[in-house]
Amino acid sequence: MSRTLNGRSKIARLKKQKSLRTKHTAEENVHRLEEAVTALDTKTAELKLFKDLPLSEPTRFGLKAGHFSTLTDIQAKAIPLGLKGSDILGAAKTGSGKTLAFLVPVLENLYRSQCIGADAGLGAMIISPTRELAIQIFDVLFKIGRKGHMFAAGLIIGGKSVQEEQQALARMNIVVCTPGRILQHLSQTASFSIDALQMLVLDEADRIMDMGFQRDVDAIIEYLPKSRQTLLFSATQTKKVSDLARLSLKDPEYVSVHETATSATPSTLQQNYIVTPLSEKLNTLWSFLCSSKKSKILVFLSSGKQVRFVYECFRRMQPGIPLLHLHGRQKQTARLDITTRFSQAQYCCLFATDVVARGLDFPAVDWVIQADCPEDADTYIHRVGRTARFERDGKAVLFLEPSEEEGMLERLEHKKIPIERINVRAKKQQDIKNQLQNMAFKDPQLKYLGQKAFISYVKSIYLQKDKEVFHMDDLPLEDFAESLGLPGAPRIRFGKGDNAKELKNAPRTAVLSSDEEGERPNDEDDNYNERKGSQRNNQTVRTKYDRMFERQNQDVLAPHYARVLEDTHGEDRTRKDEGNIGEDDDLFSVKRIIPAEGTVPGDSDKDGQGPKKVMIPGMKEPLVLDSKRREKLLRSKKKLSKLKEKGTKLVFDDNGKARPVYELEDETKFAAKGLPEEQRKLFLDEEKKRIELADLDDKAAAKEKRRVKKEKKRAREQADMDDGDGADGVELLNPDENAFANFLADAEAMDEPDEREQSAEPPPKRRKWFEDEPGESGKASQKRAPDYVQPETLEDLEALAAGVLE
Ligand SMILES: Nc1ncnc2c1ncn2[C@@H]1O[C@H](COP(=O)(O)OP(=O)(O)OP(=O)(O)O)[C@@H](O)[C@H]1O
Repeated sequence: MSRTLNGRSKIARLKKQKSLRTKHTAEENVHRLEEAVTALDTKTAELKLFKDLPLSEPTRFGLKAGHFSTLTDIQAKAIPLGLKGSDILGAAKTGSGKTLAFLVPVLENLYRSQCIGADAGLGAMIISPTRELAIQIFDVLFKIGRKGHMFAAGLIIGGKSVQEEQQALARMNIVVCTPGRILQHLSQTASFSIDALQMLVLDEADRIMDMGFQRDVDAIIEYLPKSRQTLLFSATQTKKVSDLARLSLKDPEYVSVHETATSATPSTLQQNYIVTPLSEKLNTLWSFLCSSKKSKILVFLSSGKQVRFVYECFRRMQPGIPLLHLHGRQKQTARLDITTRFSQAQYCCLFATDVVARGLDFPAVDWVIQADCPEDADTYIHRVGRTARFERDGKAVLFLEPSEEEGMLERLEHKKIPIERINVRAKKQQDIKNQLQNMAFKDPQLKYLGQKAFISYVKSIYLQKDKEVFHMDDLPLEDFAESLGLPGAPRIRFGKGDNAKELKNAPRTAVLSSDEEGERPNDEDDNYNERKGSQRNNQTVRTKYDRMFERQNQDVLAPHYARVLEDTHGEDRTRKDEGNIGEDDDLFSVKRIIPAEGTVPGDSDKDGQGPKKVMIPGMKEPLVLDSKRREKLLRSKKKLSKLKEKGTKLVFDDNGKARPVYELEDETKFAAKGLPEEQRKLFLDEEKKRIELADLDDKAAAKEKRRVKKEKKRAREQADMDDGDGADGVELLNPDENAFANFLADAEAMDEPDEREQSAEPPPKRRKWFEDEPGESGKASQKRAPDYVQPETLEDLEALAAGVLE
């Protein structure tokens, strides 16, 4: 007993000694680093490699594991300043490595101040304008910090329960977040203390500081300690004095690798534009996709409605390249899934809004197509920046409406963007208008999407701030509506929310996405316009009734035609109809012929009495089984049904007499009514009226549906509020009770990474997002913690948010 006690106390003593030793070593390391950083001369130092910088061992290790050895220009300039604690305004081209330029100083400065563990509190806050970008930043942080560093880092971007995030926040040292969600916690979470905050980073700072996030950012700043280091980064960063004042930056260093450059975009990027009228845009886009099937393409459109409509139409038309679509109104899980799928795809086309315009590092994008003109040159720069990243090649094409050409080119020139005009090869241009019209006619939902897409596009133009580029009055709206397959241009009502002040302050996308009500067509006005449109369109569109006539003729011909074909080209027809069934040496053969009612007995080949005949109900003649192909017919109900007599559809007249649905009129009576052309016109006019009425019904039904949906939504929200769970306002993820249990990093464990790894459950192996790391071999790689993984599911996200950097 006493020996056991002795043993225990010995272990405890050894542990304590080890812990003291570790603490001592850490202090020594920190001291050495402090001296090295102080000695670093940011003006004269020639820095080329990460190893030239005074960095801690864990950071060095993480960078090496991520295969980062050479510094990019922005990194060479910004990291030393960041290490020395300066406030920074960083500007560098897209894909030039700005993420590491702020993450390395974050890790190092917190390491040197030993802001580690739950007691240390939150040391750094990194704000991103979108969830996708926040996840990506977190991924890079995880990648370079996972070995050795003991910070607790987390993602706060919504999409999970507030309560769960609250618990996690209390233990975090580094948080990567979106403005809205972090503000919610700052104002609601009592346990969330930010007194220890040393660093604030705004990625895509110009976007975060603009009107759309203005209120949130100003409110966040109010909560933060005044003495802190602030880093602002963007490809389109400016020295806007008002922003600097709002963020209370102290003598900020402006680190720009733009000013000396001849262009604001990467030199490996080939940039072109085409001038295409609005009504030709979808034709051009479709033709482009059909001729670029072996590419990875990102297509930008101005609103989520546009994205949905184009995606739904093109999906049905099957261009021969996988299609994806992404916009801000999709659920977080879907968005994550889509970005992952696009990242991993070799050939794919993603239709997206500006939600992916900034910061996202999709690997190997060949083309960026801006099918809708960007709102300004900055947005242009960010969009095209999704290709030609980090010294890779890429191509970008901007579609300009003739009225936008002059103004937009001026804006691009002003920003030093080299762009050249190209033309669409007329031979390759396809016209899909008729197909779209047919699809919209058959599918009311598609038509509805088309109307919404039309309205949201027109609204986006109306809301554009730069009236020298966007001229709403010059747009050929009727033709545009027709090109979307609509029977006319829906009339748009600009609601009360569209007053000048709101328009000025709200970002275009925000207004569009939140303006669900305003985007709905005004029924009365719609009808007027659609009537006008349908009058014009009916000359080209095949109506439902046209098709009905065609169908009737087919019916008349069908039985006779079938018999003629059977007698003459029987073999050919059967082969064609049967697809993969047909040859004698087929995989399948008839197992059992179900003797149909009235089977003609005998007469089989075996008897030497000729082929077998089977009586099929519904067929006048017995089916002669003179070949295996014929026998196989018996297995397919669908094919048999073609041989059967068609029933005749009858209607009852006022006297209760059954008549065929369509009857041929007596020729003399027909002639007496007037010239066939006049009658045709008359008929079309009548049918037009019927279509308009049907349209009215469609709209009323859609309106009612919307109303019911809205009511349901309201009821749900009410119920949520009654439950006292209304604060979140987003979809709740499956909370994992223990997700944050490991948040606290035991400082002692720094010396024992292997023990920690063994005790942790090995996470499942998943594919990587950003780049293919060459497989490592040897013992070291076998022992290593599992590689950085891209979150693919909600659980992955959970795991990442719980990320202890070890
Ligand atoms: N020093 C480096 N060595 C090698 N690759 C690097 C280095 N720094 C960054 N990269 C790679 O370059 C790519 C672009 O980096 P990053 O996303 O940080 O660019 P960015 O400047 O933030 O772009 P954007 O302006 O679009 O946000 C990433 O794939 C990243 O892994």
